[in-house]
Parts: sequence; C-alpha cells; structure tokens
Amino acid sequence: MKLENHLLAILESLHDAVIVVSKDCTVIYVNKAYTENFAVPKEKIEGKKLDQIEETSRILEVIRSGKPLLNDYSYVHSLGKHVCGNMTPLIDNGEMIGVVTIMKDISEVTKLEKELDKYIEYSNELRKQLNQKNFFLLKSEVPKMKTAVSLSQKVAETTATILLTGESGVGKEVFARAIHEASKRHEKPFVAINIASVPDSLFESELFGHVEGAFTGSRKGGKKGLLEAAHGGTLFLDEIGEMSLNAQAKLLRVIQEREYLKVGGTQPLPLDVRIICATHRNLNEEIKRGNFREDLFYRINVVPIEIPPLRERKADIPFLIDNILKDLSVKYMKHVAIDDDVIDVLKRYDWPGNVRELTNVIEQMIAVCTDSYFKVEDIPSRIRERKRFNEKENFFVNFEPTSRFNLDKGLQELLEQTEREAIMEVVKKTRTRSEAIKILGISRKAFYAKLKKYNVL
Ligand SMILES: Nc1ncnc2c1ncn2[C@@H]1O[C@H](COP(=O)(O)OP(=O)(O)OP(=O)(O)O)[C@@H](O)[C@H]1O
Repeated sequence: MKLENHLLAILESLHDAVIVVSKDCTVIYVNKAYTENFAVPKEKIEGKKLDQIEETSRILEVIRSGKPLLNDYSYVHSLGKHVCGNMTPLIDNGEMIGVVTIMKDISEVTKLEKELDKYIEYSNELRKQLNQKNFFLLKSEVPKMKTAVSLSQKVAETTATILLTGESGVGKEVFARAIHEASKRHEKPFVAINIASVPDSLFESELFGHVEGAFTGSRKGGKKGLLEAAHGGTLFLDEIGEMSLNAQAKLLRVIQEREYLKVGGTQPLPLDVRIICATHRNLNEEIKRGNFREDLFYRINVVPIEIPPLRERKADIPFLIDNILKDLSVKYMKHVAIDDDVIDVLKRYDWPGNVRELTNVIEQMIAVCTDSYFKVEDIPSRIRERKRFNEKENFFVNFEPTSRFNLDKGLQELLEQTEREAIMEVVKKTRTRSEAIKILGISRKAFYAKLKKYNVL
C-alpha cells in the first residue's frame, strides 16, 4: 500500500479537525471532522480567504512568521468556539507553501473551566462565612455592639494588635476567636492565656519557653513557650491589666524587637504572632496609678475595641439565649422552648456577670426544667427578684427598690414583704448574723427560718 495514495482518506478519517491554508491565505482543504465539529460545510470555507473570514486567526500569524505554534489556545470568532491547535508550516523545496493546522474544539472544557472557577469562588465564599461563624455569635441589634463587631471584622484581616475592653463575661474571648478565625492566620493556632493565672516568677518561661537545664526543675528537653505554640497564629493575652510591671517590661521588649530568647537560650527566635489583649480594667487609670506602663499601653492599644456590658444590649438577650440553648440542647440532649414572658423577666435583670452569668442561668434552668418549655418559676429566684450577689458581704441584695406598697396585694402579703425587707436591711447593715438577730429581737431559730422562707442566703 502506497501511503501517498491514501493520504486524503487518512485525513478524512481523523477525529481532530484539519485545515490547510496556502501561503496566500486561501483555505485549500478542511477535513470531514472540521465540517462536522464546527458545522461548516466544505463549500462555505474551501477556496475562501482566511484573512477575510477570521482576520485575527493564529494561522495567519504562522504564515507571517514561518514559525509553528503548538498547543495554542484561541477563540475563533467566526466559529464561536474555543480551540486548541498545532499549526505547522508546510515546507516544499525549502520554501513555505502554507500551514497545516490540527485542532480540537475545547469549548466544552472552557465552559467547565468557567463553571469550576464559579465553584471555587463559591467555596471560597462559604469558607469565609464558616470562618465568620464566631462573628455570627456576635450578631447584635444594638448600635454600640454593632460598631465593636464591624470594627473587629475590618481589622481581622490585618495583623494589627488589638485591645479588647469590657466587663468580665461580655465575650472578649469570643471576639478574639472570631477575629482569629476571620484572619489569614485561621489555619494556625489560637492560643489563649489568662495572665492573672500565671505566677510572675513563671511568666518568662510560660511565654518564651525554656531550654533544657535552664533552671533547677526545668523540664527535660526544654519547654515550648506560648509564643512558639502560637507561631504563625494568634496569642490572646486575657486580663493583661493583671500583669506585673516586671512582666510588662519583658512583653514590651518582645513586641518592640519582634524576637525573643527562650529562658537559658542564646538563639533569638522570630516573633510571628498576632497579639490580641483583653482587660476589664481601665488601663488609663492603671497608668495614672503607676500599675501599667504607658509605652506598653500604646503598643497594645493599636486598635481599641470596647465591648458593651449585657445590660446595655438587652435587646440581644433572645438571640443570645437561642445560641446558648443550641449548645446546651446537645449537652443535655433536651430541647426546651422559651416564651416571651420568661424572656421579659430575664430582660428586667441587669446581668452584672454579663453573658457568662446568662449562660450559667440558662444552664441552671435547663438542668431543672422538666417540661419542654421554660416557665417563669424555672428562673432562679434571685433573677426573678432582681438580686445581685454582694461579694464583699457574701449575700444577695436587691439592687432595685421594689414599690413599698403594692395595693393589689393582700395585707398578709404586704406584711411579709415588709418583714422580708426589714430582715434584708438589717442583714445588710450588720457584720455578723448574731448582731442581726440581736437587732431584730427574734430567736436564732426564728431568724434562720425567716431567712429560708424569704430566700435571703
Ligand atoms: N455572643 C455570645 N454567644 C454565646 N455565648 C457567649 C457570647 N459571648 C460570650 N459568651 C459566653 O459567655 C462566657 C464568657 O465569655 P468570654 O470568656 O468570652 O468573656 P470575657 O469577656 O473574656 O470574660 P473574662 O473577662 O472574665 O475573661 C463564655 O462561656 C462564652 O462562651
């Protein structure tokens, strides 16, 4: 068999499209696959000038340059297709006489690629939302809280040091985690340490770690410090206001120099940690009192974020309870609904312990609740009666005076209310129970019976 005789049949049997263009840009041949793949009848293209059909065709470039183009991607406007082809000059007696192109329709692949890009974009968006799940917990109706949240979201992507301030239990750590999870460091560790729990003598070794044999009793093989454990991630220094002046000087040096030495070590380690600090104290006051270094304050106070106490965002209580209940329903394997009247009572209380106290109260309620919904009676009496725990004097006191005479009540109830108030007043003003008993002029047994009756403990 002489191949030359069958050349045309071979070209016609190929699955890839073939187009041959002469040096003067005339299309002299297209194979069957070309006509089928691109739905162009032979007579519509053969004998036509390519530069008139597709003036930006890559084949024209090969005719001009005489150089092949391999695996070349282009969009053919006249066909409305994305193609990938190999374009090779045809040489006869050392002279270029035209170009042969073998090409594939890759429109489907291009379409899939575009689809894939969309999915990648969508999955990035979902990942972003997932990383913001802690920010979801911080959703709020209250302007002051909204400002704190939106500022945190804005600075999350930067590496700026943040100082979170707010009363104990407002959710400073929840904010710190949300910021970390929304930052570029989210795949690296988030390490939290409560400074108040670290004895001053151990501060350096806890934060920087130590090498083996650094001091008597030091750990064999040395110890990783928190800065090393949080490398590439975020270090949350809670209760920074409790730090001793000595420890403050050490922290300041590390922040300034961006490197640190392990205790007993000689090799400086680079500081690659985003620092978020938190305190319930007013650091400006602490500076005035000489308890906090001003230079350290300016270093950590790059972005100050103030989180309002729960009493200033009572509108958020239903949403917070929803989230707390979601967590607790898993722990207690129990779903409990909450009515508006229960929420109203909870909203009347001022929550000095903030979201932490609210969480504890809801947990207390879910533990004792026997129904599928909370009743007002399930609310601990001190909340119902709006009492606050007086840590100094170690008992609960009413912090909001109730109306002295509620005329809707019967005489018996009014007497009991007066007796209760009198007992509380005396208990509050005396240092010992014996002193209170003496002033009230009742027996010890009667005194304790009344404390129990009126829930004054
Ligand atoms: N928005 C919220 N949604 C659900 N739970 C929250 C929220 N904010 C705080 N909490 C819960 O309240 C408790 C106290 O929060 P967190 O520890 O973040 O407060 P804090 O301000 O850091 O307190 P402290 O100053 O005492 O360290 C935690 O159990 C936390 O899970």
